[in-house]
Amino acid sequence: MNKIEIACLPGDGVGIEVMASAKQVLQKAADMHGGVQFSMTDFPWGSDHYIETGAMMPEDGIERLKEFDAVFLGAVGNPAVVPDHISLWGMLIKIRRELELSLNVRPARLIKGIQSPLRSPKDFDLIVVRENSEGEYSEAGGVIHNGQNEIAVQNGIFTRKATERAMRYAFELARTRGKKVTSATKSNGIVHSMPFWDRVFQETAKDYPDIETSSAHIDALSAFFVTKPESFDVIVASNLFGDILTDIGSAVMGSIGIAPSANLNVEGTYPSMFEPVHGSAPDIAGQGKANPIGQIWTAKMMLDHLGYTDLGQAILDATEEVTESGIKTADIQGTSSTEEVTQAILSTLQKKG
Ligand SMILES: NC(=O)c1ccc[n+]([C@@H]2O[C@H](COP(=O)([O-])OP(=O)(O)OC[C@H]3O[C@@H](n4cnc5c(N)ncnc54)[C@H](O)[C@@H]3O)[C@@H](O)[C@H]2O)c1
Ligand SMILES: O=C(O)C[C@@H](O)C(=O)O
Ligand SMILES: [K+]
Ligand SMILES: [Mn+2]
Repeated sequence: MNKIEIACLPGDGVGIEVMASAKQVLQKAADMHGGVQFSMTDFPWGSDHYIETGAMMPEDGIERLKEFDAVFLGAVGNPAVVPDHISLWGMLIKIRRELELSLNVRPARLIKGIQSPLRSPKDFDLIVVRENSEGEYSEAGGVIHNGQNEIAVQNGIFTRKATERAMRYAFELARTRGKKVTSATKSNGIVHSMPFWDRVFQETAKDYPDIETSSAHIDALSAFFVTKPESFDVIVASNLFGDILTDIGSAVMGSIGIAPSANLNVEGTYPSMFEPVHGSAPDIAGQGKANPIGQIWTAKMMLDHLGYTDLGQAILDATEEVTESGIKTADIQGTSSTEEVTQAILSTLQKKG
């Protein structure tokens, strides 16, 4: 029996609800397999922990996470009680930085039974590789002076190492898929970092003559995600551009509640972290309405990473069977609860197993 140690961080809001669903699905997948055991340890870190202790996670939190094979996270944030920059930098971004999760890989594709808001969507299947360690998300800067003299400085940080790392990953990924990489740029307006980004892209592309390349400014690219998502294969983007593009990608699929993501430690030095694209959704938290598919699809990405691709595929197939049958939450035009969707996925898996 192979034992996989998973650290579960439900976090806040709907994160807690969808985590409970995905854990049941993982358990069912292990039962079906017979040769693997997922040992899931819960850490109740997040905004409540902040209220109680003044920190989103304990001081030794990162060290404890390093002991696991993977980290599985729901969502972080409760803006009614903790400012968003405190909660995100105190947990989600802290984990991304300290576990060196330098890439954030976020697929978007048409799912059976889920209606895209596009009138006649073609069969799109794309993956955004989001640089996850620097860029526009930087602590370099500060706020000085007061009142009318107040000044905020926010520096973007773009290193050759991290830029090239994201691009190489995108090229290697494209080799296994549609052999196209699009670079998200804004070199017409952002005058230092983005021409640098373009230069590194052109230089890196030389090592991948078999891959078709293009660059598009982020404004136009955002529009193309809506008007022709089927034209994309792999997109490589800076931290902020990738963040925005992946919400658009999930919207084009039908809901932000279904999109998954993998925060990867490419060197393998620390565990990778898996979390849905969506946040804690305070507007629907506690009502049993949250779509669990983003978290469940994220579990599939985690299983793929751990080498259990057959189990991952079984989970996604069962999920699509359920959406096709019409058992869906309200965000994707259904009337079912989180629990009903979860139970339907579990019984579909059971039938398959
Ligand atoms: N990775 C993360 O942990 C993460 C990601 C995004 C936002 N956040 C945080 O979450 C909080 C809320 O942020 P926001 O409102 O900008 O984004 P959000 O993703 O939480 O919500 C945006 C919209 O999508 C809906 N939605 C999200 N997840 C859903 C699901 N599973 N099922 C159905 N509908 C869903 C919400 O109801 C809301 O209308 C903030 O504190 C923010 O900082 C965290
Ligand atoms: O990275 C962020 O800004 C947090 C959240 O919006 C995300 O996409 O994970
Ligand atoms: K999340
Ligand atoms: Mn986001």
